[in-house]
Amino acid sequence: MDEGSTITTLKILIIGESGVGKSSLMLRFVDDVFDPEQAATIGVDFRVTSMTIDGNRVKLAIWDTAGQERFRTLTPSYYRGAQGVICVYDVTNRSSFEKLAHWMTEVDTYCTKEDAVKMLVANKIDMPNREVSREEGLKFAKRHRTLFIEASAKTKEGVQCTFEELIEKIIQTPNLWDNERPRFVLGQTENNGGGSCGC
Ligand SMILES: Nc1nc2c(ncn2[C@@H]2O[C@H](COP(=O)(O)OP(=O)(O)OP(=O)(O)O)[C@@H](O)[C@H]2O)c(=O)[nH]1
Repeated sequence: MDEGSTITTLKILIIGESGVGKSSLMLRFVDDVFDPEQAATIGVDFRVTSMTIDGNRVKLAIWDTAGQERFRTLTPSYYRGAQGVICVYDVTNRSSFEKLAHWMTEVDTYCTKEDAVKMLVANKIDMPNREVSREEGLKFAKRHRTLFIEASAKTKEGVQCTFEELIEKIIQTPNLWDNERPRFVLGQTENNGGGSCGC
């Protein structure tokens, strides 16, 4: 099937405390792999992939940042130009949830695109020792006007949806991306009720 040419390249940033599963989510999404002994990220990791949303092909540059403070000296440059920010916490680690306000402040401070779309991801829902309920996550997301999803990089649950919902919202915000191509029509696929990812 001809999926047409790429309409834009989007910069997506993944942030959150160390060990919450940022790299694991990115690697599950890009390579469909999971490493139970995933090494901590040093500085920043970077992957390019592409996906088709509503019949439109977009290229994604995914920046996986290190959660450890000592690697975050280049923080402002990570945020520059990002159209989407995925903020991750670990549902089995309450302190990673309590640090979310700090991460939101960072987003507000350093994001250069005012309308950048934020997605809150509650990761590791496959684990039994949960310390943060879904309701708490939802409440935080509402208060900070972010999208919200519960996920597991291990079992794949919610991972595809995380990226699909985020990219769909970005595409629906034309201010955010290069719209030099006026012939591009939003939602050009038919019969899919406006392109919901079915999450
Ligand atoms: N059970 C379970 N373990 C996970 C999940 N996601 C990540 N992990 C594990 O949690 C640990 C940390 O994962 P990383 O992906 O390295 O976390 P990170 O947020 O990138 O960490 P930094 O690079 O230090 O910022 C690894 O041992 C992963 O295998 C998940 O959904 N379920």
